[in-house]
Amino acid sequence: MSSSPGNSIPAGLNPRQREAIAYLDGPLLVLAGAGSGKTRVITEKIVHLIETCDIKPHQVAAITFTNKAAMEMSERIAKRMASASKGTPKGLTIATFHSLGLRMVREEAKTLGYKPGFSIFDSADCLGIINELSGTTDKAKLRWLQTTISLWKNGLLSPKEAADAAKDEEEVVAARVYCEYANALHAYQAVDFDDLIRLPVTLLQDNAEIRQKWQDKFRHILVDEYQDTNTAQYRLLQQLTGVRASFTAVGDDDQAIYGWRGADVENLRRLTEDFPQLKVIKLEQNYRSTGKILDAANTLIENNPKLFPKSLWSEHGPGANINVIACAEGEAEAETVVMKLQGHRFEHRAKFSDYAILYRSNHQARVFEQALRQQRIPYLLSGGQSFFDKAEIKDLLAYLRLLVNDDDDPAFIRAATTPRRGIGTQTLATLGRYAAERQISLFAALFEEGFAAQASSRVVQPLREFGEFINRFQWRAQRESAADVFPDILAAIDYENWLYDQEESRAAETRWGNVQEFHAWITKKSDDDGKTLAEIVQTMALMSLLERRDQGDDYDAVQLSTLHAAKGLEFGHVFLVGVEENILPHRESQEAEKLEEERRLMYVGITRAQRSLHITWCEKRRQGKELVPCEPSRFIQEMGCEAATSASKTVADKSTSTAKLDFLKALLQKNNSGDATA
Ligand SMILES: Nc1ncnc2c1ncn2[C@@H]1O[C@H](COP(=O)(O)OP(=O)(O)OP(=O)(O)O)[C@@H](O)[C@H]1O
Ligand SMILES: [Mg+2]
Repeated sequence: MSSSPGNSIPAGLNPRQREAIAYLDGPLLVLAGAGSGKTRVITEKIVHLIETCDIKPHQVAAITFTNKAAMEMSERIAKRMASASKGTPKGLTIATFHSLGLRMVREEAKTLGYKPGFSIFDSADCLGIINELSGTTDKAKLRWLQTTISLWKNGLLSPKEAADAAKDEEEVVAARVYCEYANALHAYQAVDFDDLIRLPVTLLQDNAEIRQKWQDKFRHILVDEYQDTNTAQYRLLQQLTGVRASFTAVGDDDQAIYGWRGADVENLRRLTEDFPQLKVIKLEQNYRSTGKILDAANTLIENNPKLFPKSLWSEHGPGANINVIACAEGEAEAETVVMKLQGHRFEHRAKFSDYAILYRSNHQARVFEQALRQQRIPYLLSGGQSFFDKAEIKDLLAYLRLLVNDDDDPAFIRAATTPRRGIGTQTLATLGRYAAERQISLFAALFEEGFAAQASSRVVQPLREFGEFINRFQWRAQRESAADVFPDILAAIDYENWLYDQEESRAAETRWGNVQEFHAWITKKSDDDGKTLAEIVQTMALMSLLERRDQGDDYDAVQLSTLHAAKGLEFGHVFLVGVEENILPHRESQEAEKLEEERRLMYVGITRAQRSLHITWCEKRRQGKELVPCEPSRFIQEMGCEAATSASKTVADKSTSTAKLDFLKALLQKNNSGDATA
């Protein structure tokens, strides 16, 4: 295909970006630093392919890192299309590796030996199984087993290969658990998140006909954040593009931050080896940040060994100084940040949504939430607990899972015991033993005469009642829409009253509110989008993987986020908090390679900022009852800044900061009517 520049490429893009968009002669890698317009290239290229190159939307697939990024991309494309009123082109695939994998597993379920209603187990379900198989209750050991198995799966090692490669006794045991775990999943007619990539890869590898089918499907595949793909994802891309190798991958080796989950920057280098015809385009202009922010980011990342040298420049002028603030301790830090944020917002007449507070780990959010709430500042939390991970949602999801797949034992256990219906641990253990002997699911076991003969009627009776309850709703679910069946399940199990019995009324109210929101979501999926219950349940399982609740982007609120979840995003003003040794870099990441990943994480944080950057650290932090002294992160110095240490000048004294805050609050309230979120 010719690479003549089409008229759908906007004039504002630079020559390198235009070249990347127009290039269709083979595999392409756009390798460039933060904010250089890589994601923009992907969006524009999709528009270009469809509008100028006469490629049909269903022949194009874009792969993003999160569902949120996929939704954003989809919106941007809709706006950019000449026929903007029609929305995102029908048939266009914008997915994460996992959602694309799910689609493939669904379409090929039969060949893979799964029924259409197969379950997707979340991390907690899987941990439960590993617990059972390994007999370990030690939490750290369990987590290690789960991570090890996951890394093997992402590295495409079969249980046998894992056993052969095991380096010590511990790994031999882990490989045995891996083998039994894989068998258990299949018996439950379930897959885990890693299977969503691994199964399609092995299927395409082993089955030429199916491979051909999928290779014919997509004429061009685009991958954002390529640096964070793991081996299985890379293989999937390779399998899908085949010999035609028509793909565009964009990435930045300096932003590889998922090594701990099996991502491998080496995949960037491997690309140049596996595809000798690979064209590489580098982008060097940064459109996001002002000069001082960019310089600090560049200076910092100089401390890492280079895979591919890059240099970034910006036309935005130097901009504001980076502000490093030392705080007395954690609460003072939160108050200082909130106070600075209020003042800054007032001075610059900015919106709350122009601000982000970014931190290394989820638990750091709590004090900031508290300080923001105290000042009545609206905020959105991302990278925290997913909506779909909430107990009430998981309770109800268990019922739905059981309706579509009654081999799903974890769902059976949850639904059978929530709300309580006279099925206790003893009863489940009796049923479990019988099911294990007969090698059948718990659900199938409870109906067997053999089981009734073995167990007392006190055990059998409530189980049978529950089984019949599920049967009744299964029958309905096959005939009616999920939106109609769901409220009847709620009523039948009297879930609302049960919630109010469990919790004090405010908490119960919140949880019941979530249930109603869940109901609305199911209604939309089933009635508007025409999805079957099985499809809804599978989508839901995937939502809890990386995704947070989709919180209406036009809401004017400060964004609280982990650094990992902020990848790819940009904010006018950024507060990077807790920038201390043992936090960033993380306590457990002191060895060279991990330290480099921490440095990249810091680089990701700095480069989220467009116009201003505040960095805070604490001289002391509370650990239990004690205040323990802390050191500023080495990264502050590495980025060419000074970690102001003179306590008297820069430490935000709690009493004065609170006083200032109250003063500012009064001022803001006075101005609020006229200010109206500026
Ligand atoms: N040629 C251009 N002219 C003006 N603005 C641009 C241009 N290209 C990209 N931008 C803008 O610059 C910002 C950064 O672009 P984008 O998010 O695509 O960068 P990126 O390389 O994907 O960054 P990251 O590495 O953080 O993911 C966006 O606001 C984008 O709209
Ligand atoms: Mg990007």
